[in-house]
Formats: sequence, structure tokens, C-alpha cells
Amino acid sequence: MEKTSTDAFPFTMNSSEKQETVCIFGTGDFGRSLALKMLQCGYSIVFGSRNPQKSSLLPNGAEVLSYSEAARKSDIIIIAVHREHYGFLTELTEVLKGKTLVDISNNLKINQYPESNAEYLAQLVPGAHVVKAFNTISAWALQSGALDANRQVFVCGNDSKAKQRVMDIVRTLGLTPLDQGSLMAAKEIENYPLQLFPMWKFPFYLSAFLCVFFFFYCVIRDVIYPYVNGGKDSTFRMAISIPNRVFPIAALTLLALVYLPGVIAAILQLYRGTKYRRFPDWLDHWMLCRKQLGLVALGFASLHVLYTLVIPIRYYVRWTMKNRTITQATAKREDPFSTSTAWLSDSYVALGILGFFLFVLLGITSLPSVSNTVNWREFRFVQSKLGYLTLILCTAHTMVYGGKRFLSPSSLIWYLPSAYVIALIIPCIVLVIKFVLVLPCIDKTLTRIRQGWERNAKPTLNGERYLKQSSVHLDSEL
Ligand SMILES: Cc1cc2nc3c(=O)[nH]c(=O)nc-3n(C[C@H](O)[C@H](O)[C@H](O)COP(=O)(O)OP(=O)(O)OC[C@H]3O[C@@H](n4cnc5c(N)ncnc54)[C@H](O)[C@@H]3O)c2cc1C
Ligand SMILES: NC(=O)C1=CN([C@@H]2O[C@H](COP(=O)(O)OP(=O)(O)OC[C@H]3O[C@@H](n4cnc5c(N)ncnc54)[C@H](OP(=O)(O)O)[C@@H]3O)[C@@H](O)[C@H]2O)C=CC1
Ligand code: HEM
Ligand SMILES: [Fe+3]
Repeated sequence: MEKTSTDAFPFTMNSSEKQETVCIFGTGDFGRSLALKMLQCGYSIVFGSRNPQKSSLLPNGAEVLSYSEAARKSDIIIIAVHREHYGFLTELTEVLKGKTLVDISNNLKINQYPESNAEYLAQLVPGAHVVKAFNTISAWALQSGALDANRQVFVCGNDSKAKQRVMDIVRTLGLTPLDQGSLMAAKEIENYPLQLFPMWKFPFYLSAFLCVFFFFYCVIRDVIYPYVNGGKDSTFRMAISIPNRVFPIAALTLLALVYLPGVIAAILQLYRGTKYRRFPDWLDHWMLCRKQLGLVALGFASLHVLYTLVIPIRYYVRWTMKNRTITQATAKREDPFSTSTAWLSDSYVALGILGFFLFVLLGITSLPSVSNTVNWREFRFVQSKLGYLTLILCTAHTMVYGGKRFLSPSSLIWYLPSAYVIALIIPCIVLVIKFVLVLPCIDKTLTRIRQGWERNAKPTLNGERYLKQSSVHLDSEL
């Protein structure tokens, strides 16, 4: 279908509305940036200011009046003033009656006040329609146009017409309005810009713990043990060898922890015989940050691949190979070619490559621009089915890497097994339980539960089942 020029923009104002006048209270950073952007988009702007004569640096074309005069010029007023300075608005109650006030304010810390700034504004000026918007956009981004970070503008308000008008303005500015409902949502919207990677905390802390634990574990086995038992200085291993153990082990462990909650969820649902009971908080939170866990795991796996690529150029590897060649030459001995070793080493590398390929595919599908193009079944197929295949390949890669040394007593050092053996524990548990869950007899019951069947549902007169009156309590058993 031929795209006409008007379709090029998601939303354009027709010429009569072009001159819509919008009033902005406050000639500070945000007021000025927003005014500039709105003037560029065809609005006419009138500022309300404490000192109209003194206001400088204002965009050309914007009028500056006192607050009360400016309020008379438009029925939509954007309050670009800090909440602490809202007091003067009570004197304007009459002139603001029936008008739309847009609260854009943020606070310095989460839940700084008992009520949201928008609800506070609504209390100060009860006759006006308060709409929350723009607080997630920075003045700088508005001015510089660098809106890549976040184009989303969360909007909420009790009056749907007023909210719609604000959303139209948001669209005209090339931003994406997200209706969050009534003014009760304002508190969450105000807390949003103050959060710092809320879903990344657990994955980051867990990764840090895994790296530190396995680093020291490998130092004990690879540096301290040879030193204590032979005075050998292997500290150089801390540069590449040990990180190239820690990173892949962290990747494999985190990958397994991405799929463990789904397995626990399934066991819980089977045990309870229903899906209508909430998961315990720790499991809910764990499930909600699987994406972050998976992406951190992919990061570690990528590091491992990079470290592995440099193995052949390392001085220590080249010295060892040269030395081994000279030793054989002087001893006139040639190590026989071992097909099984060749098989083992090529297979584990091949498994690693395939596992990493799928790992990257999981990462790509989690990009919003990609996940928005697939439906939920396709998304689940990649994330769940191919996700498990990734876990199987990476686990197999690690097992075959161990090869003949795997679980052999000779690889114990001070009774400590090789680090990769420990890394295999969680993935193997997940895969074994998953294998049991997909057995037809169990899978059939689980599927029925997930389709709404309940083990203890009481039958009713007309034979229909209705849900057990299990109130949705938090299940504190676990
Ligand atoms: C690189 C990488 C990127 C990733 N990106 C994403 C991503 O973008 N988005 C994402 O979600 N995951 C992402 N993941 C994590 C993981 O791939 C998905 O969460 C995947 O869907 C998990 O599949 P699963 O079979 O373990 O569990 P699921 O398929 O999620 O769940 C198993 C069953 O448990 C039940 N269940 C699941 N969640 C709940 C719940 N909250 N309440 C009640 N029942 C529930 C369902 O009935 C479901 O059938 C990523 C992982 C990696 C490695
Ligand atoms: N800066 C940003 O990037 C963002 C800011 N916000 C929100 O926008 C609002 C304005 O922020 P910003 O523009 O940065 O703040 P500024 O301090 O730069 O400007 C605030 C303006 O409020 C007016 N004002 C009215 N009464 C008072 C008073 N008693 N004391 C001080 N100023 C008063 C002043 O305008 P005048 O002198 O003309 O009266 C002043 O310029 C805040 O609520 C902020 O949380 C939201 C998102 C991003
Ligand atoms: C291109 C992909 C990959 C290649 C070429 C590769 C190659 C290798 C190599 C050569 C080793 C031995 C390293 C050494 O001896 O110093 C190794 C070990 C290992 N790899 Fe990979 N790998 C790949 C992907 C992965 C992925 C995706 C994972 C897991 C998510 C993984 C997990 C491991 C683990 C746990 C070890 C054992 C580390 C140890 O204890 O020494 N690998 N890999
Ligand atoms: Fe809770």
C-alpha cells in the first residue's frame, strides 16, 4: 500500500490544531527544553513565571507572562516546577478550575512522600484534571534529541479526556505514550526513574559470588597446590587460564539457573495440583529476572570464547608445545596418534561451538525489536525449547572436555574435584528433572494443570468444575 506523506508520522495534528496553545509553568531546564521541542512541533507556548521580565534563555516565539495571566491563555498547563514549590498554585485555584494540569515532577528518592506528587497537586487544586506524564524523559534528552534511551512516556490520570489530550501531545513530540491508568499509578511512575536496574541486582550479585568462589577455588588447585607441592610458580595462570575456567563455569551455572525456576514451578504445580496458587515471592522474583540471568550468562560465555581463541598464541602454550617436541626429538620417541583423544577434543569443541551459537540466538530473540516480531509460541519455542537444547549442548561440552579425567580420583587435588565437575552439578540436576517432567504420564498431568484442571476442584450440580475457593494467599509453606 502506497504510504502517503501523512502516514509517515504516527500522528500529526491537522492545521487548525497546529496553533494549539500550551502553557508551561516554570522557565527552568525542563520547561525550556519542553517548550523548544513543542514549538518545533508546531505548538504555541506561553510561559508562566515568577519574573516574566527577568526570564532569559527562553526559546524564540514563546511568550512569558505571570502565572495567572499565562494560565488564562490555555486550558492545558504543564507544571515544570519542583513539588516543593507547588504552594503558589493554591492562589490560582479559580483560574485553574476545569483545566488540565500536567505533573512532570520527580523526587530525589523512592517513596519520598506519602502520596505521589500528582495526587498532591490534585489535592492542592481540586477543580483541575491532573495528568502525570513526561517525568521519565530528561530535559537533556528532549533538547538534544538523543531519545534513544527511553522514548516511553508513562501517562496516568483520572479524567480520560484530559489524559487523551496529553497522550496526543506526547505522540506529536515523537514519543511513545503508555497509559498506566488512574492517578493511583503516579507513585509507581514517579519511582520508575529512581530505580537502578532493579531486575539486574540478583543476577549481578550471584555472578559476582560465582566468580569470586570459583576464582579462589581454581587458585587453590592451580597455583597454591603446585607451589606447596613442588615450589612451582604458576601465578601466571591467574591472567588467562583461571579466568578461562571461571567464566565458562559461571556461564554454565547461570544458564542452568535460568531453567531451574521453571522446573521448580512445574514441580510446585504438580504437587499442589493447581496453577491457581501464587508462587512464593523468591520464585516469582527469580522467574522475573531470568532474562537478566540469561544475558549475563551469555556475557560470560562470550568472554570464554574470546579467551579460548587466544590459547594458541599464549607464550606458555607455545613453550609447552615446543618443549614437548624437543623432548620427543631428543628421546627419539613419537607419541602415537590417539583417535579417541582426537575425537574427544574435537567433539567437546564442536559441542561448545553449537552451544554458543544457540546461546547467541537466545540473546538475539530477547532484543525487543526481535521479540516484538514473534508471537508468544515462537518466543517460547526459542526461549524454552532451544534454551534447553543450549543447556544440553553446553553441559555435554563440559562433560566431554573432562573426557577420561572426568570423575577420576587422579584429578582430585587435596580432595577437591576439578572446578568444572562442580559446575556440572546444577545443569545435570535441571536436565534430569526436566527429563522426568517431559515423560508422557507426567507431562500430560502438568499440561492439564496448566490448562486449568484442578486436582481438588469440587464438582458442581451441572458438572462444571469451579475453582477451589483457594484465596490467592501467598504460599508461606515454602
Ligand atoms: C541469552 C538469554 C536471553 C533470554 N531472554 C529472555 C527474555 O527476553 N525473556 C524471558 O522471559 N526470558 C528470557 N530468557 C530466560 C529463558 O530463556 C526463558 O525464561 C524461558 O522461557 C524459560 O523457559 P522454561 O521452560 O524454563 O520456563 P517457562 O516456559 O517460562 O515456564 C515453564 C512453565 O512454568 C509456568 N510458569 C512460568 N512462569 C510462571 C509464572 N510467573 N507464574 C505461574 N506459572 C509460570 C508456565 O506454566 C510454564 O509453562 C533468556 C535466557 C537466555 C539464556
Ligand atoms: N530537569 C530534568 O531533566 C527533568 C525535570 N523534571 C521535573 O521537572 C520539574 C522542573 O525541573 P527543572 O526544570 O529541572 O527545575 P528548575 O529548577 O530548573 O526550574 C524549576 C522552575 O520552577 C519555577 N519556580 C516556581 N516557583 C519556584 C520557587 N519557589 N523556587 C524555585 N523555582 C520556582 C522557576 O521558574 P520561574 O523562575 O520562571 O518562576 C524555576 O525555573 C521538576 O519537578 C522536575 O522533577 C522531570 C523530568 C526531567
Ligand atoms: C565457540 C564456543 C566454545 C569453544 C570453542 C569452547 C572451547 C573450550 C575449550 C578449548 C575449553 C578448554 C579450555 C582450557 O583447557 O583452557 C573449554 C572449556 C570449558 N567450556 Fe567451552 N567453548 C565454547 C563454548 C562454551 C560455552 C557456551 C560454555 C557454557 C555455557 C562453555 C563451557 C565450558 C566449561 C565449563 C569449560 C571447562 C572450564 C574448566 O573448568 O577448565 N564453553 N571450552
Ligand atoms: Fe509478594
